[in-house]
Amino acid sequence: MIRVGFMGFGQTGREAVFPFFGSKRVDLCWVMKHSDELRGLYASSFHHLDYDKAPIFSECDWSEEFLIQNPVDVVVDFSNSSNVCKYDLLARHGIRIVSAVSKYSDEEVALLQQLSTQTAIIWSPNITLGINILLMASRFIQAATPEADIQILESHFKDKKEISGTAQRIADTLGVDHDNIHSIRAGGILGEHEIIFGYPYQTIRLSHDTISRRAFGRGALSCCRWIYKKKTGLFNMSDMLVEDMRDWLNGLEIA
Ligand SMILES: NC(=O)C1=CN([C@@H]2O[C@H](COP(=O)(O)OP(=O)(O)OC[C@H]3O[C@@H](n4cnc5c(N)ncnc54)[C@H](OP(=O)(O)O)[C@@H]3O)[C@@H](O)[C@H]2O)C=CC1
Ligand SMILES: O=C(O)C1=N[C@H](C(=O)O)C[C@H](O)C1
Repeated sequence: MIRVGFMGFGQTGREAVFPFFGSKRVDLCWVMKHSDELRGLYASSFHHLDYDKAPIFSECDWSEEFLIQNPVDVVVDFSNSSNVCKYDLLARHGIRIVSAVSKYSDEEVALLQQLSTQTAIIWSPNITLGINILLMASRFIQAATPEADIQILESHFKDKKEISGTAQRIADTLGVDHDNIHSIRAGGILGEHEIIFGYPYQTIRLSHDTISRRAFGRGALSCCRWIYKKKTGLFNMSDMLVEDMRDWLNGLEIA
């Protein structure tokens, strides 16, 4: 079993833990949040499960001693970018890291790169399998039609302050100016992204909707299983998908 610790138990983390409870290969050992309001409760109780699993800790419990007493192989992070300050300790213990934090500063990315010489890290601003497949498809369309005008739409809940990290990743991947990102903030939209490829007489649209925050947990679970097998390096989900696809192609029987 792969032992997992989980950081961040807000509106996303609470739903994203759910797929971990059903896993046969991953054992969710603990959850950590910033405040101590839920300290002593179990993450399982938020999903009405009839067993106690994954005790909730608060940041005041965090120390090297904590890691020794509550050992894990992988830590998943759905908190915020400032939590990167804990990664040094994780790296020193060889604990793999799955970061779902949507946006890091250049300095924080440099720190991830530096720590990835000691442990393996996968970072994805959108950890759904769907958006990462969309990203691969968009590269294919762009390569086939480099003349396309590309615009990116992102819609999220009204309290989301920053521009979606996913939209920025899409823009960077396709070499598109960030001015071509258009943001909508309304009600409780979980996360919708659309890439529009415009041509003189036609349009191609690629879109992805998150219909449950559990989708983020499904993606994070896949990342845990994949990153556990790596020793060092900084990866993204395209690396994971390309490798999986290569294995799949190698397994095909060629007539
Ligand atoms: N990659 C992806 O696919 C996705 C990424 N995200 C990202 O995940 C992050 C969380 O989003 P969301 O759930 O909406 O935000 P919330 O504000 O609802 O939750 C943040 C959580 O992180 C906890 N937290 C904050 N600081 C620390 C810390 N230093 N150590 C441990 N826990 C900490 C908070 O604790 P407390 O509750 O005690 O305040 C809270 O539980 C954001 O960066 C968001 O952009 C979100 C969705 C998908
Ligand atoms: O804050 C969120 O919730 C989300 N953030 C993402 C981002 O900024 O790209 C990913 C997802 O769409 C949800």
